[in-house]
Amino acid sequence: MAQILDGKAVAKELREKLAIEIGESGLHPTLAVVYDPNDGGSKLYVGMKQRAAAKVGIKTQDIAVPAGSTTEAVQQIVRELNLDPDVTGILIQAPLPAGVDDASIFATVAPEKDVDGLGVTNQGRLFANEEGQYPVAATPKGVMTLLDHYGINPAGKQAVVIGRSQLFGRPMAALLLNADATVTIAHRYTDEATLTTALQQADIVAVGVGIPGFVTVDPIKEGAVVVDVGMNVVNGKAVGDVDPLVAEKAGWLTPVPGGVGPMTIATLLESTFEAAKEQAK
Ligand SMILES: Nc1nc(=O)c2c([nH]1)NC[C@@H]1CN(c3ccc(C(=O)N[C@@H](CCC(=O)O)C(=O)O)cc3)C=[N+]21
Repeated sequence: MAQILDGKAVAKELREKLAIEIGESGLHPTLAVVYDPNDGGSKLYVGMKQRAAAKVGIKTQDIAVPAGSTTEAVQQIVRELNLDPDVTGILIQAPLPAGVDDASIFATVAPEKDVDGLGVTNQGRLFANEEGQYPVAATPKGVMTLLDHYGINPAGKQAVVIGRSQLFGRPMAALLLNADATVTIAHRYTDEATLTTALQQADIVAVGVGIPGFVTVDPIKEGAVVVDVGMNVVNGKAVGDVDPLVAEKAGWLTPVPGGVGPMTIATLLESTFEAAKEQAK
């Protein structure tokens, strides 16, 4: 039976540490959250992020993007936030309304305020494994913090990442590669036989495709570390992308809820504080 990678508990620890550090810093980190108020998921997650921010001493600004906005109009909003001295961090909650190109908006955020690391400058730094302090997307960064907490070192391991989004798959693969894993990236055009073969070898599996039960128990290697980034709602309940039977074969597993989700939020707060500290230098 798999041991639980308890994201809820590790996230709580991280938030408590942050609350103390932010209080002692004398800084006033302020996060502007740009989102689509008509997207049910975004409304829920943005509310969770704002409540968590308030508890650790991070102020938030709520910037709802109206339906029918153009990419150019949202870029203009972001440029103003880039120049606003009161704003130390900018989060672009994906997806923005139809007709707005998310990637163009990510790319408009000033690199020093890009707390989710989704702009090309910070993604490039990550891909180049540049040294020093720069923000990295909260979900994959939180996964690395969680693995580290349980003493799981990716070096020399075989890792399979399923998904190739800017939010998860690409930065997850880069982080695992930077941690010296051998990384395979699978996605919607990967044929099933190739994926099965890769999973049979994988010591670490990280999946975020938005399909309940996508990863089944069969191809999973005995004792593997399985990270479930899926966030689906089935019959009003949060479920991941991993079939619950995987728990019988995996060595470690992140639950949904209570795994990667809380780590994402705590990591966003961590990155927001880091950005404020860098700007105060
Ligand atoms: N720029 C950007 N960065 C993101 O990090 C980002 C985003 N856009 N767009 C949407 C996704 C989704 N996301 C979640 C974060 C926390 C939970 C979370 O904490 N979930 C709870 C369960 C919540 C429930 O009960 O529904 C849990 O897993 O325990 C879920 C989903 C961040 N995202």
